Amino acid sequence: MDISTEAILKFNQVDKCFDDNVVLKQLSFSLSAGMVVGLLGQNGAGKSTLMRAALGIVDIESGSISTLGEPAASLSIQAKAKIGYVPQQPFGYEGFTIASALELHSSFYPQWDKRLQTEWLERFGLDPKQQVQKLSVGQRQSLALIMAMAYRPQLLMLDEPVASLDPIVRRQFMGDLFELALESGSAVLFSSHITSDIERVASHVALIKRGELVLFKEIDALREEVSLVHLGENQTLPQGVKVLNRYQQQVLVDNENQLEIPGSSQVSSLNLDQLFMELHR
Ligand SMILES: Nc1ncnc2c1ncn2[C@@H]1O[C@H](COP(=O)(O)OP(=O)(O)OP(=O)(O)O)[C@@H](O)[C@H]1O
Repeated sequence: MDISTEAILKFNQVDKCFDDNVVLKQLSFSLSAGMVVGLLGQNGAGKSTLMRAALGIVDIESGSISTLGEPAASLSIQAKAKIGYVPQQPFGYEGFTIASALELHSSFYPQWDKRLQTEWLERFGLDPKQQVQKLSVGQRQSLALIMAMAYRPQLLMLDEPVASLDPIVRRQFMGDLFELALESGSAVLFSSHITSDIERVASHVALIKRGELVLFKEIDALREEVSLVHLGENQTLPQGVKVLNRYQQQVLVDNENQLEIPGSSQVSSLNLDQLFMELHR
């Protein structure tokens, strides 16, 4: 299948339970080339499960997931070789030096970009001679990122990739992530609790609340379309304005169609941090 015209990753009405715990509910969204999607949700909202389901590591109850044009549950080796994934708690390679770990890892990927590897080792301040088991958590995370990215995967999924990185490295990395996606025609899905990072580098944000996708929107449209409305007495919102959350007279709305909100209501625009707080009031 020619995936250049297809979504690189597509969730369609996905339901997932662990025993009685419903973790993903009717979840639908898709990523195409050049998209960098920041996934935001509380602890336990379902972000890691969603990524693992896209890799076929966990199965789903109903709905479908198409990853690089194939059913996620039965991905071919060829498709897997085009996916980069950094889980929350990366990996082994104990007993290896960074150089030997990279040598082994890169041997699985014919399109491995050695120049990118060298550049990123330098950027992350990693010494190839260092033993992997002696690395700090942040350094391990950096190495995991190089391993997932240096073959320029078509789909890159990063589960809180920068949580342990210091602000300088984090900022550089996030910028590079965006560039890489654009340059290579890849799609990136990354989860993060750092809303300012999502605002800075993502093209879209996907907001998940208890397994449900409550919002999927271009970052640039957020400020204009999502706002907090303080409704006056007896005032109602026009039909077509989607209510995301309600707390007494305060209503968090997605006004995608830019409909007129009643005259005396106070409407405030929100940044992503404020939006997240209002969503969980
Ligand atoms: N293997 C599993 N068996 C049973 N329950 C699980 C399993 N994996 C995840 N869960 C449950 O699924 C829910 C979603 O977990 P998930 O790890 O996807 O959340 P998350 O959004 O990534 O959270 P965090 O931000 O804390 O990483 C949680 O209630 C969790 O306890």
